[in-house]
Amino acid sequence: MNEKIYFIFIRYKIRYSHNKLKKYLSETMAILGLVGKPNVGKSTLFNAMTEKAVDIANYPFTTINPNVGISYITTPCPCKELNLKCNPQNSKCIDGIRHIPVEVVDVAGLVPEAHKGKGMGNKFLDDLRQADAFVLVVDASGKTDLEGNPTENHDPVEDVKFLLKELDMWIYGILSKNWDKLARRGQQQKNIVKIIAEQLSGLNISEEDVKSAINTLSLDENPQRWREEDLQNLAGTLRKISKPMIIAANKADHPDAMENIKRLKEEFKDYIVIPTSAEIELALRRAEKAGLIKYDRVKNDFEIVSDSLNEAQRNALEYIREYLKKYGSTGVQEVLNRAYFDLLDMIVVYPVEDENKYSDKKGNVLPDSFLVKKGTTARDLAYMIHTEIGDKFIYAIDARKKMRVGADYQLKDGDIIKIVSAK
Ligand SMILES: Nc1nc2c(ncn2[C@@H]2O[C@H](COP(=O)(O)OP(=O)(O)OP(=O)(O)O)[C@@H](O)[C@H]2O)c(=O)[nH]1
Repeated sequence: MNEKIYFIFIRYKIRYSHNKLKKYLSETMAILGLVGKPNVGKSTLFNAMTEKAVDIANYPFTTINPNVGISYITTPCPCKELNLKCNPQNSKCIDGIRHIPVEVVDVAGLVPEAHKGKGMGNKFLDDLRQADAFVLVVDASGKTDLEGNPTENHDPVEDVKFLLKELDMWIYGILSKNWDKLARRGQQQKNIVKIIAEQLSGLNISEEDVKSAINTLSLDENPQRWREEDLQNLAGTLRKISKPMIIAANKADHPDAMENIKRLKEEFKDYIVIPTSAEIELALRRAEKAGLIKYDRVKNDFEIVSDSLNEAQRNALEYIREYLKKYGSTGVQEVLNRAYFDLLDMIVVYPVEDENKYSDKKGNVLPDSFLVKKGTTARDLAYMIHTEIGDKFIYAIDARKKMRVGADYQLKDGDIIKIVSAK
């Protein structure tokens, strides 16, 4: 192939697979947002998750523009249990572990009073509005104050409290804008739920969320009688319902972190708190990329595979090994997995066209893995594959059991499904 044609071909292939991935991402994707005050390690965590280079430096607001990146959640691939050699198209399988792409957004640091426009305030809030779940990144070493400047003995519990308050104030700000008018209209139309959902539509907050929040708070039937305090409570409840959160207690490798992590877990019992060392995860991934180690993500250990390590590198790797022994893992993959599987209640299913070979038409075994909400039905899956397949759905086949299932069958994690539709 001459050089020019070869490059066009490569560009086409990249664009083709990029478009395919984009279609899948836009259809099924829930977006994870990394939030936190400056200097807690969001960019490092983002890099560790996405292996993409963005500025990493020790001063506030390194991250000027939000970064959107692709990361991967992991789950055992059915190829192992079925003793098959899979050929994934929309994901990767490494040593029997399926890596499924997800979208992660890293945003500029959040400082107190951001909702009033301080720091990168409004831009931050705007950037984050599309996130379906949040990772609250805090500095568990206690070495950064609320503004992100170096300090000693700062309590990260305060950071979580301020982050939650900022998010609540952000929703409250939008909710209370023109409230008198909204309340009057809601009362006239006898449908305040719809009016509020419309007001908050840019935040990905649905009518169902609003209804559930109003019920939880048992608010007066007439919204014109709601007080400011009611609106504040409503904002907080809506945040809890619509924006699930996980806490990443980062810089867990620091000697002072252990105590702070314990306190975070005690204080925020309703939240998942995961100790993370973004820096160690990043170091491991980079060492692996450079061919120095093989990183075993199942055992959370690594093997040195290069003879050319100098003493400093060996010492650094020994330090990392000690850390992994103490904490079990760097926590980074756990944050991703738990955010999608536990917080967002998602499962992984594998659509196939041949239920006997577990393949698509071209013979690719277990070609696609779809990350979907628990409760997704066989017909919903058909629509995710193609509108026409959904419209002409007849039945589905559970490929493992070779058993027919109906349109309303609720998919289970790990299901391999063939959709049968009218020609
Ligand atoms: N010890 C330790 N240091 C870390 C870790 N993660 C990040 N850091 C360091 O913390 C500092 C700030 O990291 P960044 O990733 O730039 O922080 P950020 O939260 O993105 O900061 P802004 O862009 O200002 O919002 C850098 O010096 C990092 O090397 C970690 O897990 N452990």
